[in-house]
Amino acid sequence: MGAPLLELDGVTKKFGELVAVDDVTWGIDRDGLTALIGPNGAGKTTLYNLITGRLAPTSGHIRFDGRDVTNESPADRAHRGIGRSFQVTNIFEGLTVRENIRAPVIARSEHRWNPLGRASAAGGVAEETERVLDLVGLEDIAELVCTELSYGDKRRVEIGIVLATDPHLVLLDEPTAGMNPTETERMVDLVRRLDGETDMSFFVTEHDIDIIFSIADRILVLDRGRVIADGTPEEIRRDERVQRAYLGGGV
Ligand SMILES: Nc1ncnc2c1ncn2[C@@H]1O[C@H](COP(=O)(O)OP(=O)(O)OP(=O)(O)O)[C@@H](O)[C@H]1O
Repeated sequence: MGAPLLELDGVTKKFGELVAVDDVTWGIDRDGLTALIGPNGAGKTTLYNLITGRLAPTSGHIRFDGRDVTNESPADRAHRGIGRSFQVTNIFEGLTVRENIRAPVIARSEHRWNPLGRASAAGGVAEETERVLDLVGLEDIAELVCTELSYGDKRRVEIGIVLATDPHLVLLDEPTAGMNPTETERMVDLVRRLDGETDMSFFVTEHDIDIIFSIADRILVLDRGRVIADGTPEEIRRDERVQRAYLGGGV
């Protein structure tokens, strides 16, 4: 077990007077699923944007895989292995599911930092595309044009697109948002399976606290920009401060 995969060191983000993320020092290990929870306005989205590079911190440092990436662009961080799912917006609606997955596989195989990455080692773009389709359970609908898909399937394609970039860390922002109960169950099963079957690390926000407790190995709790707790689901359930700030004592 080396250094953590992701390390935040005194990371602060201010918007004018408002301190959205307040001196966060914290890390994510290799492998496993960490959930990020906290009341509205706690700073979750801001923290995501600081990790992916969409926002620059006011102070502090972010290291990924041992390297300081604080001043790197989102694209450079993505190439290093920080992947983020957006809510469907990355999909090319007019293309098939397979074409949507193939595009990032091609982009990765051509990237200067990864000319002989896993795609080439595995025998090429076609094989890697099929591996990702299989991993996300999209083989049966691979030939469908994305406009024909249900919302739940589009979200799964979105996750496939992220995985096709070969990330080490996957940030999932509300993976079940807007889903019906059947779609939610399938998504939770998928996330759980990906966590179990791959060596990627997952960092997930989710409003449904029951889902969080059922999938997380570890939970980070933010309140007004500060880390108020960090532990296993059991530890978080028992934490009085978390109950006061967030869970309302009813969990
Ligand atoms: N670009 C911005 N400019 C000014 N203030 C901002 C900006 N982005 C976020 N904030 C403020 O920073 C604080 C944290 O917001 P953030 O969106 O990170 O919280 P959150 O935990 O993701 O909330 P939610 O659960 O409601 O999505 C809030 O008070 C918000 O109003």
